[in-house]
Amino acid sequence: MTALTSSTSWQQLTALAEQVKTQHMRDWFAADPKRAQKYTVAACGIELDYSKNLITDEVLAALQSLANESQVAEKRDGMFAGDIINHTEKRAVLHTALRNYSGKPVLVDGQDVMPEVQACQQKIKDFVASVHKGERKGLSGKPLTQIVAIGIGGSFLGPKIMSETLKPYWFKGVKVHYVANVDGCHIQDVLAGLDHEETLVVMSSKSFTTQETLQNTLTAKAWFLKAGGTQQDIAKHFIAVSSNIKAATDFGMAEDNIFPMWDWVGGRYSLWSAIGLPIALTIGYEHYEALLKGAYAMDEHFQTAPAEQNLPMILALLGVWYINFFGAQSHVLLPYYHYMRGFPAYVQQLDMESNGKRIAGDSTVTDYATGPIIWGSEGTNGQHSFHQLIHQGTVLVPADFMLPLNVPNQDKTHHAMLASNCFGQTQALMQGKTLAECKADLAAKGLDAATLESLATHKTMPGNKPSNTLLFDQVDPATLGALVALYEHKVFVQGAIWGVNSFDQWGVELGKELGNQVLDKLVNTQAELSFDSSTNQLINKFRQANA
Ligand SMILES: O=P(O)(O)OC[C@H]1O[C@](O)(CO)[C@@H](O)[C@@H]1O
Repeated sequence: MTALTSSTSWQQLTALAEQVKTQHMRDWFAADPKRAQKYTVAACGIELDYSKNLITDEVLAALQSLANESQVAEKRDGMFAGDIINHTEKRAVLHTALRNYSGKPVLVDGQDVMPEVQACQQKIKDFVASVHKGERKGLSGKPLTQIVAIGIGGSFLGPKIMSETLKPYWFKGVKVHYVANVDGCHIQDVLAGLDHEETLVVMSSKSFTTQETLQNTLTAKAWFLKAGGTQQDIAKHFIAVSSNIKAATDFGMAEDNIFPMWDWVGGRYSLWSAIGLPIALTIGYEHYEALLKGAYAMDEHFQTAPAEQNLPMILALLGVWYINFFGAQSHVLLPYYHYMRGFPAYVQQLDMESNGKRIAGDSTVTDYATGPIIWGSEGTNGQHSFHQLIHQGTVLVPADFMLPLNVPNQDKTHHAMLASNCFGQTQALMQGKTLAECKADLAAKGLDAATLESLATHKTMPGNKPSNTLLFDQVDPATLGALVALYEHKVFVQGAIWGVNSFDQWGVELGKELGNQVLDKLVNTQAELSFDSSTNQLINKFRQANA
């Protein structure tokens, strides 16, 4: 047993889980008409109803003491203070400094980083204004209205998904096209419809070493030159965002065209840095700043709200409860808002690249589960696809439902239907439908006894399935900023309890290294193969098909 699993609160939670597994939320709601009110908290434009969870006051108290025993508050304060908490990369974790509106300094190695952060924000603001006003011109004097944003992972998901989500706030004069995959189809499709004279390429790569982004930018450069641009014109049409300034200049980026970021910003936490430039170009700097300020409000809430009122803490502890005491292996995100359809994919990287770890801080292998599989899609689409399993399957899938109460210019009928489905799904998951209720239903339909008997069993819904509902007045930039920061801090709290380093990602390296070795053999088709028989066979198949 490790320190965590032998801790008092862990033992208590293990016992409580056995008790709770014999109970049903239906009965708890019937017994306490104020249950919803009791388990609803709000902050930063987000209201969290977590009453449809397998929790009691005793369970919540034990979860909070688990957080205390794991020193979550101390670790949180250490992060905000710039402690080197990413110990395997010897880095501070300060994405919060990028949205620090407190006026207070943030020290890294004794240096206040805020002046640099603010200088970069000013550079972004000026740049966005110059493009939106048509002052930034291309080689032939045309304004730059088509933006190709090249990046992958955290240098793509944040910009793309936040921009999609804030569609009602789009600036009309520019269109941003995102390219991530090294599959040439992606960049070919994007470039095919563009005029190089009015196209700006934004290359985003924290490390400036990522194969896909380098290759896609080389392809964009070749397209630009083939279309008639010259080497001298490159500086008008290509800019970069990176923490690796040397590599960016070596690649041919003009120094002025490089927007810096810093190693204390993790890729999957970087949309608040210049990696967010495509967002600012899409919605304007003012709205982009509102996104940052929304996240700042959540940072303040996370640092100051008591545990029982603290949204990130509550979401995190509920997740630990199901993962470590109910064996849940995944968590589904269900935004009931078409523009938020990419949100599950955003949180997939945030959560799974952060807590998909098996080694605790003391370099021991954990004897408990850690990060869940994050998945999901927009509601109501999921209802006609995978909700069957969530309702009647054999695996427990805790769910987060999200809904804006108001959507500008939205048809009232459509919106009422959307909301009714969202609320109806959480109700069905909670209350289920008993065998007796199914039989009564079927009897009312006049079915014969034998059919009724068998069909009723298949129609029985166990219920007692946990869900959170997050309501927003509307999904404006500030609320979205707060929501993303909420999930960032949820991930932080869970990582702090599991004792894993949520800020490195060593597991992504081996596949890249081996991929490069394979690439060498695909390119040098005569080279001898010495991999395993399967990899050799696959390479030979590819060689033959491309001979
Ligand atoms: O911004 P970069 O350095 O190109 O990295 C892109 C992404 O690749 C990863 O390193 C994973 O391979 C992510 O952590 C990161 O967001």
